[in-house]
Amino acid sequence: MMSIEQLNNQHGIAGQVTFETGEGGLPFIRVRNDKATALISIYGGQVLAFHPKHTDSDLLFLSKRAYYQSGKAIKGGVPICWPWFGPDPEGLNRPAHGFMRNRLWEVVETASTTEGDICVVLGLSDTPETQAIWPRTFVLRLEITIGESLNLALVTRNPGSQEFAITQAFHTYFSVDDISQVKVSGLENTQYIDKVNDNQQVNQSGAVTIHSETDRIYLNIGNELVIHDEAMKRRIHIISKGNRTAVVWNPWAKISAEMADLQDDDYLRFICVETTNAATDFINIQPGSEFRLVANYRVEQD
Ligand SMILES: O=P(O)(O)OC[C@H]1O[C@@H](O)[C@H](O)[C@@H](O)[C@@H]1O
Repeated sequence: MMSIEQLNNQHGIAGQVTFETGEGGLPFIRVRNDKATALISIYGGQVLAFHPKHTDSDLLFLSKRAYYQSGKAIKGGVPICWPWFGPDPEGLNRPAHGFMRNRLWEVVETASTTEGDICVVLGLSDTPETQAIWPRTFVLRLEITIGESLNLALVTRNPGSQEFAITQAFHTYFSVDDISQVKVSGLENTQYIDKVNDNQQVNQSGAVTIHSETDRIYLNIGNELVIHDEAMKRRIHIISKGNRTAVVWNPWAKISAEMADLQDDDYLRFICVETTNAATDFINIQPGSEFRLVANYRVEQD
């Protein structure tokens, strides 16, 4: 691992991209440009904050009680679930949501684009340690573009000789002012697997609203979802590519109180609307090929 000084020398961009020691001593990347500010943790490959200048507040929820500790996931921002979403698919007691959320990534490159955006690329490939957890050869790349919108591309490449399958997610925690006033549109008339109701398959009628614990995998979805936040007077447009599923999750009061890295009433302040390849939407990656999962988040502020 390079020191903060080495990272700044190699990848810093004057006035726009700065490496710093963040919470818990973890290496963070601070991005500022004419359009937005952002904070990225190299640990977890996780965007923690994104604030477009034309809006009143941050796009992302980041828990005040989040752990910044080796081995633990940071609660909030955009956790990367990879190479599986949800519980261990092989029942081997490996952590939920894979092993990329609690691992130090590498900085591949930083650049300013011709449009004046900043692009930060983080990556990881297999090591003997990852091979022991998940015996596959891979190269993973996360391209984070900070402009008026936040654009994320998670690119999985298979440089090996055996096909492998993954599920994955941008497990994004969006900040909301009051969950009871939030609506998610774009999922009308789709079917979802209801994880809080015996995995029953249910038809979504109308926009999604949240009034109790909610944990759903929406199937065969379109490519644009909108989070309408009345209280914050903003709409978040999520445009995605590469996924046929999306997850909507809010833990509600009991689980929020039980989670040590959330405040009791934090469930009021976020909604996870996740761009996923989950359930039947798993992705086979052939030797020598790659797969891109893309999510773009744009905020419309009144
Ligand atoms: O690991 P975290 O960030 O606490 O998130 C856990 C939740 O993540 C969601 O993606 C799942 O759908 C839920 O089932 C799960 O409880």
